[in-house]
Amino acid sequence: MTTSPATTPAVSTPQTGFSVPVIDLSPYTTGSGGADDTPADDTPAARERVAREIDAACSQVGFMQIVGHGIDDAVIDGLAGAIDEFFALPPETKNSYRVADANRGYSPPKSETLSLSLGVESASRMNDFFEAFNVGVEARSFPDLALDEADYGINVWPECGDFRARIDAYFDEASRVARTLTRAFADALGVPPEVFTDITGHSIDVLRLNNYALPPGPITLDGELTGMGEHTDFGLVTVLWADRVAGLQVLSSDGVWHDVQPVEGGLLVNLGDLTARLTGDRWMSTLHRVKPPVVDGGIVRRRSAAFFHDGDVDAVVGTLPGLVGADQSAYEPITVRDHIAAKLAGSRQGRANTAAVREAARVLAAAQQERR
Ligand SMILES: O=C(O)CCC(=O)C(=O)O
Ligand SMILES: [Fe+2]
Repeated sequence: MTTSPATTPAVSTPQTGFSVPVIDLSPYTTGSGGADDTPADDTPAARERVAREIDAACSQVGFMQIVGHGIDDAVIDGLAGAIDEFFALPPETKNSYRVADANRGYSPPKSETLSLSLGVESASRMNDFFEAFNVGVEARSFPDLALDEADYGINVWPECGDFRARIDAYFDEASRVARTLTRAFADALGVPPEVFTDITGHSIDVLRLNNYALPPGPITLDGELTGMGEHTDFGLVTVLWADRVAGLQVLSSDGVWHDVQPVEGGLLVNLGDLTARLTGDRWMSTLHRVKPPVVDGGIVRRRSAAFFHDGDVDAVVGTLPGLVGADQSAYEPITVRDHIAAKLAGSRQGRANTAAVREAARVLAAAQQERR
């Protein structure tokens, strides 16, 4: 999930004052109450205000903190409990839920086969030590459409407590929030809602449960540890629930990594590459990574759940005509299928001036910044 190297590192100028804006979505989540449980103000003026806040956050940061999303605490507690129960299973049980060639089931940490018994482990060998479990939308849910299961994947469900019921409940809510966000995105961009609804009727949405934990006992690391390497998300929008524990870092446009934690009761939301593509880079698909601070040779365990709203596999996504910049910087139209395949292959397609080149330059600039 890393980008290809760039030839010319961007010159970065550190700035203070980076922040991920907190946006109260309740004017769009009618009936679910405001951030503080007051009745939602869903007047056109309130929605307009939210749309403007979203436009600013998406143009300048690519990340937002969303409150007023309307997800019950019980659903979020269910998600957190399901994550705990699954990842506490013995490795052999978790490994029995691996699925070959599909973005489904258990994905073990890279360190899985490495022995830590010597007490000293190369940090580079410990990088990307997250373990994950993926569930998602299945082609069979759309019997009227001739969809290929291979483009979607078939879920596996561990037999642990009411894991499936709890994950399904959260999945439905995250899906609702993602679709509410794209409704607000349309307003923020001044385009009809169909721009998003037409490409998300059978969206290949995936929920990835992430667990960042090191084996118990003292471990001496000989370098820096990365839980999940820097990457941009592939799709339209990602709704991220995470523990309020340090680890997530977001790259600002001046090339500096910033620690970001969700606000109390909030969800983090970030844009993926397809939205950068749709908007001709008016909005940003921002680089992020997970780098937990190491204290006394250990880290604080951290959980997250990323809901990726990626669009219909056969949807064609190019830059919206009204959003082509003055430099005519439209991205080539591409199907969601081909875009995801290219991302998975570690490369990008499109014009020479692709986001990948710019993002890679920003990663290099940030690395230089860190060395200073
Ligand atoms: O764990 C996190 O906070 C980030 C996860 C993430 O970026 C991802 O799953 O794509
Ligand atoms: Fe991500």
